[in-house]
Amino acid sequence: MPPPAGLIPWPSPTAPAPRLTTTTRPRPPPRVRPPPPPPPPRRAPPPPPRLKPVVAPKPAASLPPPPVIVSTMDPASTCLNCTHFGSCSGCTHEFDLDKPPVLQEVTDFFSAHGIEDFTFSRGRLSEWRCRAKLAVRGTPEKPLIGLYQEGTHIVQDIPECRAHHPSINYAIKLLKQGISELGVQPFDEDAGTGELRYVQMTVTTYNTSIPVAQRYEQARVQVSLVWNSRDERSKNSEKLSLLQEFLWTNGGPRSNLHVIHSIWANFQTSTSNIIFGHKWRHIGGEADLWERFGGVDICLDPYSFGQANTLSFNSLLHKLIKYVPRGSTVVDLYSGAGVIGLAIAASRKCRSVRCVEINKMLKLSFEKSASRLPPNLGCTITWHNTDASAEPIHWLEGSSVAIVDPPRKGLHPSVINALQRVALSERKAFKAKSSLTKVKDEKRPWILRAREPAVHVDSTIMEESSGIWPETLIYISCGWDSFKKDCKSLISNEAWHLENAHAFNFFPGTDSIEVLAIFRRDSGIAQKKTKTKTKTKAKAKAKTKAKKKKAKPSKV
Ligand SMILES: C[S@@+](CC[C@H](N)C(=O)[O-])C[C@H]1O[C@@H](n2cnc3c(N)ncnc32)[C@H](O)[C@@H]1O
Repeated sequence: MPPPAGLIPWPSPTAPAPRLTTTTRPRPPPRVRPPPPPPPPRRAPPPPPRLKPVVAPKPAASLPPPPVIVSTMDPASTCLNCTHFGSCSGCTHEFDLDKPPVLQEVTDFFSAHGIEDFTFSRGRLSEWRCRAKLAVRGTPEKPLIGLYQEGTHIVQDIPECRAHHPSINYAIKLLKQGISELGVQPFDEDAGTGELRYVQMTVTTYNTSIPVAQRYEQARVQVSLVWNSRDERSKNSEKLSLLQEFLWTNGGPRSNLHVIHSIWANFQTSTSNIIFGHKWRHIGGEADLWERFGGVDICLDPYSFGQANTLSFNSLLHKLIKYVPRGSTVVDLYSGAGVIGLAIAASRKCRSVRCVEINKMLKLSFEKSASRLPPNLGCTITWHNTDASAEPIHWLEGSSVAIVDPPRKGLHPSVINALQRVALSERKAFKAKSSLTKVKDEKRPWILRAREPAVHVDSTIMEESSGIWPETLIYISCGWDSFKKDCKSLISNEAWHLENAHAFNFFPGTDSIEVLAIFRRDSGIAQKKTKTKTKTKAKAKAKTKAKKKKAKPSKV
């Protein structure tokens, strides 16, 4: 999923390797904050400040108290109709949001490749963004919360953004009010000073107490405040505590409008343009954020990769599952917290699913989601924390279906190479070579460990997997240019055949598109069958020829 345009400093979902090698694991703090420390004895050093407000602020009098957030958007309109267009870098076009400019090229591309069933899902055109990372700048009196203006580090304030879910816009309003009332200092990039650097807003529509039809409209927001300090013991953390209290008082369950699902703090002091630091603390509301994807309950921590357009992602998942043959053994490369793998496992179509993901912080999310899978699925599901590009052949072996959902830059050359070679006749030789991979040359111990699953669910005994190689390749792409390149490599030498393709309007207002492409290769059996068929056909032809010859006496 691409980051919001203009926000260059967002770390890519592919967290850089050095950050992953740290030994710090996210330890969600207790859901209930500890009681305040007992008063210190006389002359004892003062205790470090805690994330506990000294005085709980009163509900803000000036906030309008709407019982529900009412959308002003016309769902049939294909126009952006946004006052920020032109200054905000989030959207690149204003009209025909149902047809991103790149769509024509995508359609032509698949048509040229003989795809007859190509479809495009336009999805919801406004209020679709359920995850936003926004910079906080300006002054306490006039905070600016939004995206950078194109090519600059000037933050464009975007109240009432047309792409944001309305609950995000409401939470931003609340946050601004808190900043002003409490005198929170927005971050100053040049000086490295200030308190609040960024905010991440993640929507959850998971609310089983209301009818399904109302869940999207009445969604709540997990607010992650990126605080400019080392941790909760730093001297400005009292302000953070007050801001948390403000948000909870005015947006929590006892407020007029319960929009805030939870509040997290992330501590970041780096001068680099990486948004998040390593330390995360849950400081209010529910610790776990759940969402339903592909009919499965998925737990997403604030540091998990998360899809921005949850409605369109669900449409893609439903389509994807249809392409997984019954009885498959699946490998889900670039799996994130395992959303796709878990949804496929729950479809009862597979015997096994292996998820492979480089970001070790996502393990906890996977574990929590896996714990909610229905019992007796007859499927073994494992999650492996490793670099998919390091030994791709190991992951392809034993899988009849390979799913790849790489970051925007596309597949690693080693993954393409392995997929090509698996599909060609040299795979036997390749297999022999791969099993001889020199373990002792590997400098990254976590790569080796990953062969053993980090998480293993279900007790189904895995069948002997050797000799099974992917015959179906499901490619999910958020980068059109890299997809075209990868597609060309995969179908060269007829290693793979492109059979189906669908596109989804994941980012209306931008020129990005999400693609679901299905490639197949002829299995050995299929190849044999084809060969036998050809032989039989040739024999039949020869027979007919001979008969004709007999029937038609040749001229003397
Ligand atoms: C586009 S996201 C897809 C995540 C997941 N399929 C989902 O929908 O939630 C790409 C994922 O690939 C992971 N990733 C990036 N490079 C990787 C690598 N070399 N090996 C394994 N995973 C990688 C990222 O951390 C990220 O979670």
